Amino acid sequence: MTAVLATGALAALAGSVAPARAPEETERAPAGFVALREVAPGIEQDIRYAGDHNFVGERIDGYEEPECLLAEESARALTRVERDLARDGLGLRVFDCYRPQRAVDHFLRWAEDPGATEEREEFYPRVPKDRLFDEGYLAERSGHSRGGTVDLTLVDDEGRAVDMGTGFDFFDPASHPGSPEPDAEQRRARERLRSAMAARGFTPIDTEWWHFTHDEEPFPDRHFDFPVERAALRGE
Ligand SMILES: C[C@@H](N)C(=O)N[C@H](C)C(=O)O
Ligand SMILES: [Zn+2]
Repeated sequence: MTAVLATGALAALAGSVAPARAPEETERAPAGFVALREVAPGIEQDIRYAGDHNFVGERIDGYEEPECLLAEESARALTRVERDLARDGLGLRVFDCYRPQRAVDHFLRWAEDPGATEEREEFYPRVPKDRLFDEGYLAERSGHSRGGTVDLTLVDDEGRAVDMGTGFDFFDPASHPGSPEPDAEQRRARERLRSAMAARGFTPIDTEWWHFTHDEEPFPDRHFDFPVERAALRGE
């Protein structure tokens, strides 16, 4: 567990900045958070941690509803990405948006349990689960808890996921955006997603092709813990 807990520096490299303040233990979102569905109803949502199709294999703490909640500025920036891609007949599907600290804590508890490996084959066949934090696939203080980070992929004009070479949350070197393992078409698809996101101010990380943080996120020094549910969006 020491290995899991002593990950501040690597987590920072992975895109999660050490918090200036402790996570805020409120049940309500601050003013300025929105449901993406209200801002961009055309963006598909498959919120994996609200169900059991994820690397833990069960619903994650804090995901009371399968909703993408984001800081409003970040949600609006995502609508610009959506608009740009639509010109090429492409769309977006989000897998995770705002993530409460209690969900991150659930990931930490799972990582500490060597017996819980039911989802290994689908999600982390080559990387031991006690290395997932150290290697930058998970973070103790995640950018997702600030409301300006999103996990997503491209869909085609019939709503089919574009082949990126690996699936969402496949924790493996093959999911590094620059990995040579995917074929040329898959690498082009990753680059299409990366360039579309970068054009509207979203920065990727080195370990996961699906993970991007909004450069202009409005809460860069805060980490929240309110649950993922529409009722939380009633302001501070
Ligand atoms: C767990 C995965 N979807 C992810 O978002 N990983 C990064 C490193 C994070 O937890 O912030
Ligand atoms: Zn992510």
